[in-house]
Amino acid sequence: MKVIEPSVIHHIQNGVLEGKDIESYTKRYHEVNYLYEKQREDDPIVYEVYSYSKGKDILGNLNWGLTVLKPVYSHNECNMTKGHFHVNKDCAEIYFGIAGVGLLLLMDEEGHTWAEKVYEGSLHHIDGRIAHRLVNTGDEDLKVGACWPTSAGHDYHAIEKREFGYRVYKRNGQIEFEKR
Ligand SMILES: O=P(O)(O)OC[C@H]1O[C@](O)(CO)[C@@H](O)[C@@H]1O
Repeated sequence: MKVIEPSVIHHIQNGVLEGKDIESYTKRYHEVNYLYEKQREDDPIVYEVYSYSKGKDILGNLNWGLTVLKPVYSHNECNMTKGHFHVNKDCAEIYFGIAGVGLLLLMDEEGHTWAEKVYEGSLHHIDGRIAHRLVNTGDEDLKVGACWPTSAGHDYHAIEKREFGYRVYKRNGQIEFEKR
C-alpha cells in the first residue's frame, strides 16, 4: 500500500495553513474602514484568510478555512471581519476557536443580533440563514478555523443594507456593546 504525505498541513496552535492548493488573502484597514464608527489614520493588516478546497464549487464539496483577525482597534472599537450571509441558505458553517479571544456576532434575517464567546476550543454551528462576523476583543491574534460548503457563497450586500445590530468596543479593559 502506498502511504503519502498530506498535501496540506494546518499548524493548529501557532501557525497557518500550508501546502499545495491553499488560497489566501490579506485585508488591510483601508479596505474595511467603512465598518468602523471612527477611523484610524494608518493602514495596518486587519485580517488574513486561508482556505483549502478540492474540486468544483458544487453541492457536497467543502472548504476548510482559517481566519487570523488582528488585535487592531479603531478608537476603542474592536477589529471585525466584514461579516456575511450565505447566498445559499441551505449551507451551514462550523467555526472553531483556535487561539485568542473574541466574539462571533450572529444576526438573523430580521436583524436580531446576538453573540457567542470565541476562545480556544469553542465550537460554533452557524445555521445557513444566519449572518456571521468575528470580533477580536483581545490583545493577540484571534485565530478561528472554519468548514463550510464551497457552494455557500458570500452575500455581503445584505450586510451593507442592514448592518449587525451592535458595535463592540473595549474601554478600560471592559467589553461594551452599542446598539446601532
Ligand atoms: O468574508 P468575511 O465576512 O470578511 O469573513 C472572513 C472569512 O471567514 C470565513 O467565513 C471562514 O474562513 C470565510 O468564508 C470568509 O471569507
